[in-house]
Amino acid sequence: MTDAMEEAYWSVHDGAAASATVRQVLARLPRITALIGRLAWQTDRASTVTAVVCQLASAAMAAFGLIASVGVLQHLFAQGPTPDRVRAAIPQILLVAGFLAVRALLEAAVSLAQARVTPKIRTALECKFLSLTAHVRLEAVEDADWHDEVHRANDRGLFYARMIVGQVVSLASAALGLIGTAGVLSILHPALLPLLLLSVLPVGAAAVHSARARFHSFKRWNALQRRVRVFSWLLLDVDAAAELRSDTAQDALLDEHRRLTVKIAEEDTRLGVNAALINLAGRAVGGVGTGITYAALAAMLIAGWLPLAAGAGAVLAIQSGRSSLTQLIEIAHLVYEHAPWVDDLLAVQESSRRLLPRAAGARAPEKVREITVQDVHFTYPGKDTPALNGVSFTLRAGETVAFVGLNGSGKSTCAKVLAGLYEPQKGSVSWDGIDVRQMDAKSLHRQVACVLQDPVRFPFSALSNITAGTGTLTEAEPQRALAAARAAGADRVIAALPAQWTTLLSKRFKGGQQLSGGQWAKIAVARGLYKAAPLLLLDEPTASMDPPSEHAVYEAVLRGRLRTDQITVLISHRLASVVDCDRILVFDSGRIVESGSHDELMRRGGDYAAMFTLQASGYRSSTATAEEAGR
Ligand SMILES: Nc1ncnc2c1ncn2[C@@H]1O[C@H](COP(=O)(O)OP(=O)(O)OP(=O)(O)O)[C@@H](O)[C@H]1O
Repeated sequence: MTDAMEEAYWSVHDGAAASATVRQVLARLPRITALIGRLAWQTDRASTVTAVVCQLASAAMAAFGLIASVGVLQHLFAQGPTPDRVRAAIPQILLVAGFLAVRALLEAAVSLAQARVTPKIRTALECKFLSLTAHVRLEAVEDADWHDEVHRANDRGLFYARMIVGQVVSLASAALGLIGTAGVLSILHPALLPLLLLSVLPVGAAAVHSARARFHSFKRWNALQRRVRVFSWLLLDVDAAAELRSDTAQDALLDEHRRLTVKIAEEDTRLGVNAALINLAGRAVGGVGTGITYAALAAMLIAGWLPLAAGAGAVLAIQSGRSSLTQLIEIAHLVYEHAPWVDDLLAVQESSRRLLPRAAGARAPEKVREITVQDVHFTYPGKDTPALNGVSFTLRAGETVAFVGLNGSGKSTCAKVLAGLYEPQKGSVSWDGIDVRQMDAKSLHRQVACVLQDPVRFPFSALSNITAGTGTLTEAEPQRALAAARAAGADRVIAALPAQWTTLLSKRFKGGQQLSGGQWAKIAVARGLYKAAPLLLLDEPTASMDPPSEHAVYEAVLRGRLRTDQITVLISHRLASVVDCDRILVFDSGRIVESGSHDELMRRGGDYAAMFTLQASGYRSSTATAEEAGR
């Protein structure tokens, strides 16, 4: 195992702030601030206005407080007995206290507004992101790059989007604090402004250095952290539990987990020591800067350019300016580091919009007489050989048609083209003469029920698992659900569950139940039947069922239809189950090489007959062997 193993897509933006110049960091800030401002405005205007107004007012209070402090100092440094000077300063002291109190209230108001707007921004971003990505076309979802981008945006983009809101608020607060300080100094004496620069620049340089070092380490630390999580997830995962125990692999995983956590701890320590050293260096350089500043200030006082109270006020202002600048640099780096992830999120949203299926056009008919597939070609992205290479056939209402053929011959792809999940690159699929490319994609999907090879196991109730195909988890037609479950053999599965239809089908939640593969298949077939769509596609629905259940499902699908005008397409490798289909299409290398009823194809003596005879001979020879053994 190598620690250099980094997930390519996962860490693309990590450490961006480690190599960024100050200029690059500064250049990014206005855009991201505007973006967060826009999002905040869209989600909660009142809170956004409150945050902005209170923040400006708070910065003004800080500046007024500084000026009032100079007033206090003027009284304290005046001629006369100390009690008189203190008494004279009391109104100014109260003023300072008043400004500080109002500032504290305003800061609390900013925090409250931020607390209201941040979750809203996150919720809005997350909902928008999921509603766009959940609808993009299937080809996009199957594209590996797209998959990486979406997961990165989901995990990191959304996470950093939430953090960046608070960071932008703190950034604004630090920037306003610095502006306020500069304003106060220029009121005291314009020559104090360069002094502020002299004092804060070394501190700023140290902060830039320290932030860079931290982000440099972050990339490595983060990669290790993610690997640690993979190990802890494997050690705790219920699906891996049986295999881990039978392989006695836990200790090996624990060793690797321990090794990585020790490395992370070392990295943490190294980072802490490094930060402390950089800080020390920064303070040393800053100390020199401060020394020069104070010397210059002293010279101004001696020369009589500045009254003593204003000089003392300048010291206070310079200190406040230094702390604002350090905060500004720290947060600017954080924002710079996190902004690319937020950009990523928004870019994925934008590209998702372009990948949505058609949302306009004719509605797919609720009853279809004929589906015509005409010379359809389809090649998967990145593949040289076509999965479908000129496929033509017609399906008529009430027919049951089987797709058979070797692995990879194009059966499932053809089913997905029929379902409107893929668009043919050449040729056409039309429903009663209307090309599906002219149809609203959603309306087409509503008229097709698919039971695919590996059906989804929804962690919902048994009933919701059956109604999910109609786009609802909360509404059901009980009689229809019962009929579908009966036809698929799922009724007995459900009857045996502790809370029958309302039993949660997931062991991950309290009270949840685990079904076997075959039982899940029955639920999936029931889901397909419940939809009662004019086109039903069954892609090896019974592969994991026991022989009686398989027989029962085929009986139901072929004879006990819930809709007599339904077109049923059945993909199966068990040829005994397709014997009764009205027509059998034999696929080979993306083409249909034979077509006809079972009897016609057997008489023809082609590929189908050869496959059927081979399977049948397997059963016969085992029967013969069993009989011989019995004799
Ligand atoms: N999502 C995909 N991306 C890229 N290529 C794919 C994808 N799905 C299938 N293919 C390829 O397309 C070809 C046809 O596959 P398809 O799944 O349609 O065959 P099939 O006849 O259903 O096979 P099986 O009997 O094994 O289910 C195969 O070469 C397969 O590797």
